[in-house]
Amino acid sequence: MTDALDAVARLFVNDGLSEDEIARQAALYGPLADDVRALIPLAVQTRAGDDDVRQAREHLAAAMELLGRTKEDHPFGTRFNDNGNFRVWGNAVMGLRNAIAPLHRINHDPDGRVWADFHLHVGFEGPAGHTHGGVSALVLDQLLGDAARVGGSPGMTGTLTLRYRKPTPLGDLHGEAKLDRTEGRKAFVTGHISGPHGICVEAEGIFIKPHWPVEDGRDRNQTR
Ligand SMILES: CCCCCCCCCCCCCCCC(=O)SCCNC(=O)CCNC(=O)[C@H](O)C(C)(C)COP(=O)(O)OP(=O)(O)OC[C@H]1O[C@@H](n2cnc3c(N)ncnc32)[C@H](O)[C@@H]1OP(=O)(O)O
Repeated sequence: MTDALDAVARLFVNDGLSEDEIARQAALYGPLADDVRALIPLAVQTRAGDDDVRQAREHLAAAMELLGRTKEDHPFGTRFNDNGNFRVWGNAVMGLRNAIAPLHRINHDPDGRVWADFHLHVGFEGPAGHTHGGVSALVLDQLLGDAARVGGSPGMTGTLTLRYRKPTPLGDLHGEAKLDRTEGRKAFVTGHISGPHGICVEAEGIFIKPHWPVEDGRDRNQTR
């Protein structure tokens, strides 16, 4: 576990940014990720012809050249400041700077339930017109992990068990999770994703607090 410990410690950084600077960066880079996100379904669905696609690719190449002029050479990791403002802007499910992240916000109820309403575009397709099963797992992993965290037992996913009850449509969906119980370092969490016709995927997870100590003090109603 030493390599993992080293990597986590290296990417768990108090960068000392002021709230104003965090807000400035969020306003700058969040919309960039939104634009890239909007490109994904367009790449799937456009019916543009040869010339338009060639021109669009030239514009994209120019944008990539601009953005690539200065960049970091490591993942975003977890960054925070002295106020305990934690940022996971590279996170695959809810990272503010991550164009594939489908969740904008996870809400926390006083009873420990965590939930999110979200939209899956055509770039998340698995079976025709429906959500890829791995994408459902992605979202549920985050929701169940967050329920363990807000329940006071943050941990890494040890086991995630899914039951796909019926096909999950693309489009507007709801997900939620709740910590059921803990046993030592293990948190047992359940949750589901539902669509317009009810529950599509049920999940049970065991989240295990690693031996290595990583404090996670994110705000209870954290946005991306
Ligand atoms: C403070 C920490 C913060 C951490 C962060 C916070 C994140 C804030 C939330 C954000 C939400 C993120 C949600 C996405 C979360 C991912 O995506 S995490 C990425 C996917 N998961 C991984 O990569 C985990 C890889 N595996 C590991 O690192 C290690 O195997 C684990 C899971 C930490 C366990 O290692 P360990 O602590 O050495 O476990 P060990 O001492 O052998 O066993 C402890 C107990 O757990 C049981 N156990 C061990 N492995 C498993 C398993 N896979 N399944 C079931 N039970 C198991 C053992 O049987 C034992 O039970 P008891 O004998 O005590 O009853």
